Parts: sequence; C-alpha cells; structure tokens
Amino acid sequence: MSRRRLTPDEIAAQLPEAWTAHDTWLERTLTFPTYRAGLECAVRIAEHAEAVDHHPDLLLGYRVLTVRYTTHDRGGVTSHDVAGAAFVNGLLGAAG
Ligand SMILES: C[C@H](O)[C@H](O)[C@H]1CNC2=NC(N)=NC(=O)C2=N1
Repeated sequence: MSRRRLTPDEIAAQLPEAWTAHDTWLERTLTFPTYRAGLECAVRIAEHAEAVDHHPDLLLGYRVLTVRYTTHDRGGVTSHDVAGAAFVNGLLGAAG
C-alpha cells in the first residue's frame, strides 16, 4: 500500500461504512454492553496494529471506544488508515 496522503475525494470514495473523515484522520466511535467488552475490542485492534505496524489512537471510555486512524509519518490519511478502518468494521460488522 502507498503511504502517500489521500485526497479528500479519494477518502470520501474509500471511507468504510460508519466512519467519519476529519482534517487529517478517520474516526469511529463504538459502543459496547460493558466496559470490559470495549477493552477487549481495543486489545484486538491493538494486536492487529502491531501485526501491520500501523497504530490507531484509541480512547476507551465507559462502554465506548473511539478509534482514530491517521498516518503520523505523513500528517494525514493514507491507504493504511482506510485499511485499518476496514479491519475494525470487519472485526465488529459495519453495524457496530
Ligand atoms: C517505524 C514504524 O514503522 C513507524 O513509526 C510506524 C508505526 N506505526 C504507525 N502508525 C500510524 N498510525 N502512523 C504512522 O505513521 C506509523 N508509523
């Protein structure tokens, strides 16, 4: 995958379901029945991040997990971020 920054039109065209695009990042907020379920999901995302060497910012709250993908080395959104967002959707299903 290329690590060049995507244009806004490319991001819009590739944005996975239930994600929102911001200036330099993609974001989705997930809800869970318990705090622990959110933590366990965060761990699974983190394990994937380590495997692909592309790490989201994770904010874990009470029964909520906010996931933000951006490519820090490029100061914006690349295909790695789109792939990470798609992975999270696959992990949970787009319905979240
Ligand atoms: C050396 C290592 O490959 C880089 O620092 C990786 C690590 N994980 C990363 N994660 C994210 N989100 N952005 C990066 O630019 C990035 N760079």
